[in-house]
Amino acid sequence: MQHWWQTTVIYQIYPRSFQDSNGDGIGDLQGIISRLDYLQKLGIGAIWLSPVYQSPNDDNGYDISDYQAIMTEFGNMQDMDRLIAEAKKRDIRIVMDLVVNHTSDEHAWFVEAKKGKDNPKRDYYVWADPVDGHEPNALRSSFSGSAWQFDEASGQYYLHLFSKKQPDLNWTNPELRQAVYQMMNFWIDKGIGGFRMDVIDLIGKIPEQAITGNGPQLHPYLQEMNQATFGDKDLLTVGETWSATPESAKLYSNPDRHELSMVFQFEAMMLDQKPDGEKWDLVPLDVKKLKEVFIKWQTQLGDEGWNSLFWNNHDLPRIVSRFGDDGDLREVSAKMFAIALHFMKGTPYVYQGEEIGMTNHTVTDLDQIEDIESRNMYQERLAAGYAVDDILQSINAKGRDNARTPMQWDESANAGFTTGTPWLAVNPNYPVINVHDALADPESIFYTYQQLIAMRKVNPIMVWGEFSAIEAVPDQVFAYTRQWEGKKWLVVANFGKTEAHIALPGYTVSDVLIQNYPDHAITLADQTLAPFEAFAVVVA
Ligand SMILES: OC[C@H]1O[C@H](OC[C@H]2O[C@H](OC[C@H]3O[C@H](O)[C@H](O)[C@@H](O)[C@@H]3O)[C@H](O)[C@@H](O)[C@@H]2O)[C@H](O)[C@@H](O)[C@@H]1O
Repeated sequence: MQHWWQTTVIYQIYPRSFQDSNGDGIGDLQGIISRLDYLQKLGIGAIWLSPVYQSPNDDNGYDISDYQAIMTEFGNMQDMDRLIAEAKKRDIRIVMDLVVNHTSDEHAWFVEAKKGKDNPKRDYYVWADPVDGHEPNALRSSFSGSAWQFDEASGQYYLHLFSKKQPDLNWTNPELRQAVYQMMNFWIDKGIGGFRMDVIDLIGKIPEQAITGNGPQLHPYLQEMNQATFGDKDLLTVGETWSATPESAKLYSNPDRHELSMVFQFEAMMLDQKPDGEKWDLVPLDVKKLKEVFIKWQTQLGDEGWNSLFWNNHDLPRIVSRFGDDGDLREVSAKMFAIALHFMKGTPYVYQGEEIGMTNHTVTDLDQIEDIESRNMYQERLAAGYAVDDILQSINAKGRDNARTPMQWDESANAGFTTGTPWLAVNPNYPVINVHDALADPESIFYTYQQLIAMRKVNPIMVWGEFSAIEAVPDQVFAYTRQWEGKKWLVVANFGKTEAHIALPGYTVSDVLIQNYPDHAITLADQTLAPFEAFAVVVA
C-alpha cells in the first residue's frame, strides 16, 4: 500500500521562532497561518509542528502541562483549528509533536502524583526509594546531572531523563497509557495529519536496571498505541529514536508490524562527536563514514521499513555551518546538501530556514544562551574545570539555539519576525539571508528546494527507485543511482570544500535534472567537480 507521506516533503516549524503576529517577540499560530501561502509555494505536503501545547517552557514546549490546551503565547484552540483548516485548504497536513515520555512537573497528573504515595496518579510517574541515602542509580539526564530528583515530602526520587521539570511517565501503568491514547484521539478527531513522537524509544525503559532506550515493552506499547489510535487511518507517524539501528528501524516501521510509518535515526548526526564522548566533544566529520551510514540505511531497510531523510531540526546545528560552508560557498553547499538528500529513498524533512540556507549564530557569553541543555552543560563543565572558551566552542558548534534563531523573512527590523523584542536574538546576517531576497532570485537556494519537492511529486523513481551506491569515486564524493521501470538517475555530490575528480565512463548523460553550478558541463567520463558541486542526471 502506498501512502501520502511517501510522496511528499515535510516542513518542520519551531513555532516560537517562525512568525510573531502580535509583537510580543514570540512566534504564534496566527503568524504561521499568515505564512501558509509561502509554504504552499515551496510545495510541502505537511508541517511537523513542534509543541504548541500549554507549557511553562522549561524546555520550550517539550515540557507539557496540558496536552489539550494551546500555549497562551501561541494563541488558543480556535487558532489551532483555523491553522488545521487553512493548511488543509492548501493541501498541507498538520503533524503534531507528541511528547509522552514525560510531562511538565506542572501537569495536573504530576501535581497530583506529588501529593503522596497513595495518590491515584502517583504511579503515572517513575518513583524510587533512595539507596544508601543517595540516588537509586547512576542514570544521567540528557540535560546534565543525575536523572533522579529527590522529593522531600515523600522521601522518594522521581525520574527525569531530561530536565527536573520534565518527570518521566510510567508506561508500565495501563491507565496512563489509556489516558495518552485518549489524548491522541482528541487530536486525531481534529483532522491532524499525524504525530512526530518525541524520544519514543525511551517509553519502554526499566530505570531500576538502567535500561532507557529499547526496553522490552517498547514495541508492544507501540502496537497497542497503533491499535487504540491511528491504526485504521492514513496518518504519518514518525518516532524520534536516537538508539535506532537498521534492524530496530524495521521493528518500528515494517507495515506488517502495525507500529509507526518511520523513525528519525541519528547515526549520521553523531559522526562529529567523539565515539566515547558527549555531543559536545567534537571531532571533524569523516565524509567516508557519512557515506557508509547513508548507504547502510538506504540498502538495509528494503521493503521492511521506510527512511526519513533530514539534515536539520530544532535540536541540531544548521547544516551549512556544520558540514558545509557558511561563508562564500554557502549557496552552493546548501544546494549540494539538498540535492544529495532529496534523491535518496525515504521522506525528506526540511527545517524552517533550511530552504534559504540559514546559518548558525555565534555566541560569546552565557547570557546570550537560552537553551536549557546548553546552559546546564555550561555550568556542569565549568564546575568540572573546563575552560570557558572550550565550552563556548562546543555550544557554538552543537548548541540548539543555533537552529532556533528567528526565521529571517526580510531585511526589515528583526528580519520581519516580530515588531517587538525577539525572545532569542535574530542572526545578524538577516539583511543578506532572508526569504524576501530568496524569492526574488531565481537562482536562490529556495528554488532548488522548490524544484526538488516538485520533482518528487511527479517522478515515482524518486520515491520508489532502487538505490545503488557508486563506489568508484573519491572519499569526499557521494554518488548513487536510482532505478525504476527501465529509467536510471545518477546523483553526484562533492562534500568537499576542494575540487574532486571523477571518472564514470560507464554512464552516458541523456538529461540534466538539477545542478548547483548551472554553467558546468556534465561529462561523467572525466570530470573535475568544483567545491560542493552536486547534480542529478538521467543516464543510459
Ligand atoms: O523532550 C525532551 C527533548 O526530546 C527531544 O530530543 C531529545 C534529545 O536528543 C539529543 O540527546 C540525546 C542524546 O542521544 C545520544 O545519547 C547521543 O549520543 C547524544 O549525542 C545525544 O545528545 C539531543 O542532544 C538533545 O538536544 C535532545 O534533547 C526533543 O527533540 C528535544 O527538543 C527535547 O528537548
